[in-house]
Amino acid sequence: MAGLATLHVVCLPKKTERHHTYNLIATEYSKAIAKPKKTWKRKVLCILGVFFALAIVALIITAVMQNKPLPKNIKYGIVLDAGSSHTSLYVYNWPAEKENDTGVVKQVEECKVEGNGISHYFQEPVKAGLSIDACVTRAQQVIPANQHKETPIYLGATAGMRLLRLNNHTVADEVLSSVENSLRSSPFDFQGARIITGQEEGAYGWITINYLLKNFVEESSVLNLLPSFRKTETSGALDLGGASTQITFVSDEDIETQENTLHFRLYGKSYNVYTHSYLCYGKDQALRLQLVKNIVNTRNGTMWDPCFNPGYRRNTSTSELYSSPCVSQHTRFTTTPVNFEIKGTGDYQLCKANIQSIFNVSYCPYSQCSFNGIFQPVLQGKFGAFSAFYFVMDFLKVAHEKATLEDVKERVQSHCSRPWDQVKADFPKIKTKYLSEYCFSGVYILSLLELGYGFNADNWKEISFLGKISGSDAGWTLGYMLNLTNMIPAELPPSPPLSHGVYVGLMVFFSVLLLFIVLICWLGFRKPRCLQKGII
Ligand SMILES: Nc1ncnc2c1ncn2[C@@H]1O[C@H](COP(=O)(O)OP(=O)(O)O)[C@@H](O)[C@H]1O
Ligand SMILES: [Ca+2]
Repeated sequence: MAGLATLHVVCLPKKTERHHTYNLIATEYSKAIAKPKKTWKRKVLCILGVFFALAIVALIITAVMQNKPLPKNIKYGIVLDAGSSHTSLYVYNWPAEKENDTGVVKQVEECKVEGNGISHYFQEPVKAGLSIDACVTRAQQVIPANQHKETPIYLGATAGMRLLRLNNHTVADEVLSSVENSLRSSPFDFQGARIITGQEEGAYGWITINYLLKNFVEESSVLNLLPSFRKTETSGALDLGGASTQITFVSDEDIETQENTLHFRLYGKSYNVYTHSYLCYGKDQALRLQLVKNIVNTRNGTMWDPCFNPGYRRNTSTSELYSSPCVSQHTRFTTTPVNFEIKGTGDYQLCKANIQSIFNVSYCPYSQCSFNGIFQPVLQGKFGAFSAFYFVMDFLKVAHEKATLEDVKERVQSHCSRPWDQVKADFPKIKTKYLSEYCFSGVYILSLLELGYGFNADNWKEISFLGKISGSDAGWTLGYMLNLTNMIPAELPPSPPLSHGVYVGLMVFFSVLLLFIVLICWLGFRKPRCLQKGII
């Protein structure tokens, strides 16, 4: 009791009637009386602390409320790839505020136009425009209606139209006008329909794959500090179409021909790029060249062809074969149109010999060439092979990394020797046109890469066969749109401000830290207002 009473007295150092504690009380009382400022200071400190804590809480609330992420503003863009064999419409989208970042544009739709490529409508150009209408309507369903007006739509035509223009400039213009009219009457922002050059086709394909592979900007990660993890290298691009094929890669060597040279400055880095587009060396035109070479093997209306599976038959004619500017320069076997039947023999070696005869590797006016007297520097770095390179290798099940050049050759050879009936029975869903040509295409791809470009058993492993990269098709269309919408800056944009999540996280972390420090300080400064029991 005495203890309690004493404690009470000490806590409230007023008068006391208890004489036996007087001395002690007097001491404490005098202490309190002697330093009244300290109590006052402590109170002020307490009040300041509370205000400080309240201010921090207010700061956090303000930060969270004020720094809400912007409502996601999605932009759209459309590109039509008017290839020699077919037209595809691609819809891309990206967050508006991030359009200069790398790898943010994504393909959200591919619509394959029914029927052939637009160059096939040379006899009825109006139908070329009509053919693409269904896919334009599909794009209207994919893109929100309120964005139609501001969505750019582009059409780029490739080698099929280049060949048609060579054959008949006027008709090529009529076909282009027809697709242009169709696109102009759509609700989208029409930005042009044109035949792109082979150089552009190569360049945009290279931009697409390196953009999708995020090769242009080094990712800031701890791993980048280790040399083996640095992602500074770009990948070369190999595109195989029906009427042309492109090879594009960064070269440290002197590029001896101006028409094969491209200089890019992208995201603050300069690139010296070699590119070449071989018109007539797409796989459909190359097949014609092979057939023309093989025409000598025609007897009694039958052409025995080693590049088709045994048992395969197809009717064709010399007029059909010679209708392309790719073959008209070759000496015609006969001037009168002759119908004949192609019959497959599935002979890999003979097929290879026929195909190799369409590559002229004996003439080169430069220090080094690929084929047909075209300059090509030494192959450098990794390569991404897409379009028909991928379709064919994927069908033959050798598109994966582990397949060696030898594996691919064996696979192609064994496929070529298979009877057509068996092949058809095994793949009933694949279009007959594609299925019947996988033997030829396999041998052609091997010849183009090995004899044409100079790949060998060693650097074969540098080639990756690419269909899609992160959901977007490998091809020239994405690079084309990125370029025309100025989405690839020449210089690296200033490092982006912190994202909302990171910003809020940091705010909360530092506020809690501050509160903690204040609390520690306060506890440190604070003197116990009461004496401990033990003192008495
Ligand atoms: N699934 C497939 N299997 C095999 N070949 C295909 C497949 N899909 C498309 N192709 C071929 O890919 C090529 C695409 O060429 P395309 O882009 O139309 O021509 P280009 O680029 O020369 O203008 C054509 O030869 C076409 O036959
Ligand atoms: Ca193409």
